[in-house]
Amino acid sequence: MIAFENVAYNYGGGELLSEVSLRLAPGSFHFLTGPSGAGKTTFLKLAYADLLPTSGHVTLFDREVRSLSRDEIAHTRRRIGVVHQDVQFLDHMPLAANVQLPLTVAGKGGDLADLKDLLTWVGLGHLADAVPPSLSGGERQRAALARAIIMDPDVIIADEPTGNVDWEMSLRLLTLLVELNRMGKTIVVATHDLNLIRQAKAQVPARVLRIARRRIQLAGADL
Ligand SMILES: Nc1ncnc2c1ncn2[C@@H]1O[C@H](COP(=O)(O)OP(=O)(O)OP(=O)(O)O)[C@@H](O)[C@H]1O
Repeated sequence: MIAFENVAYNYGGGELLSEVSLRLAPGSFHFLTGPSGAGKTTFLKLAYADLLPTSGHVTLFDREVRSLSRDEIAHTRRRIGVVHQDVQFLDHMPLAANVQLPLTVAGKGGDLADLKDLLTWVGLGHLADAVPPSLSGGERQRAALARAIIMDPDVIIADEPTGNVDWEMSLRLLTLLVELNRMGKTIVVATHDLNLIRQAKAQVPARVLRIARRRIQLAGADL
């Protein structure tokens, strides 16, 4: 589904990631961990074609990213829902409209009942009319997840989704991600939180990718 073959990346300074080769199979659940600044966000951006590798090959849904036209990249991105580290909303628009935005941008109306169901599923059914500045950190993260999945993507990529929320809310977000994985979605979550990873591993066969010294490797079962 997502494959890296000997991928390297640098922003113009030294090489940040080197010799990254891995495959994320359909339906898999991966965590990505590593020290701050190690390149987790950069890896995720490569995985959703926001960045192109400096060398090597990234393949998304059996297509080499570099061979895709701009339209094809846009089409491919719709198959990947992203929860960004710094969640941004349009503050003047109600939550429901914000969550629906990817559909609106894609020129699709969307079913109001589906939107309501989605908001209820993430526990925000009662806040459909609220504006983003009035939401708590955990509510914003769940809204971001709802927006990431509204296009029914095959892959969900979340960058530190539990970074600013308490443990109870982290578990709630994890439960949603686990449920999505059980529905067949491929999940990739960058996190510093080893407790969250341990908790997930008790529920799904999640695997852990660890960035160290510019390389990304599958960690053993020692968490
Ligand atoms: N657009 C950019 N231009 C230049 N350098 C960048 C850019 N984006 C990130 N970097 C640098 O690349 C390195 C890796 O950044 P990245 O955000 O991928 O790390 P991270 O592991 O996600 O960090 P954190 O856990 O703190 O979010 C950092 O040193 C960062 O300053």
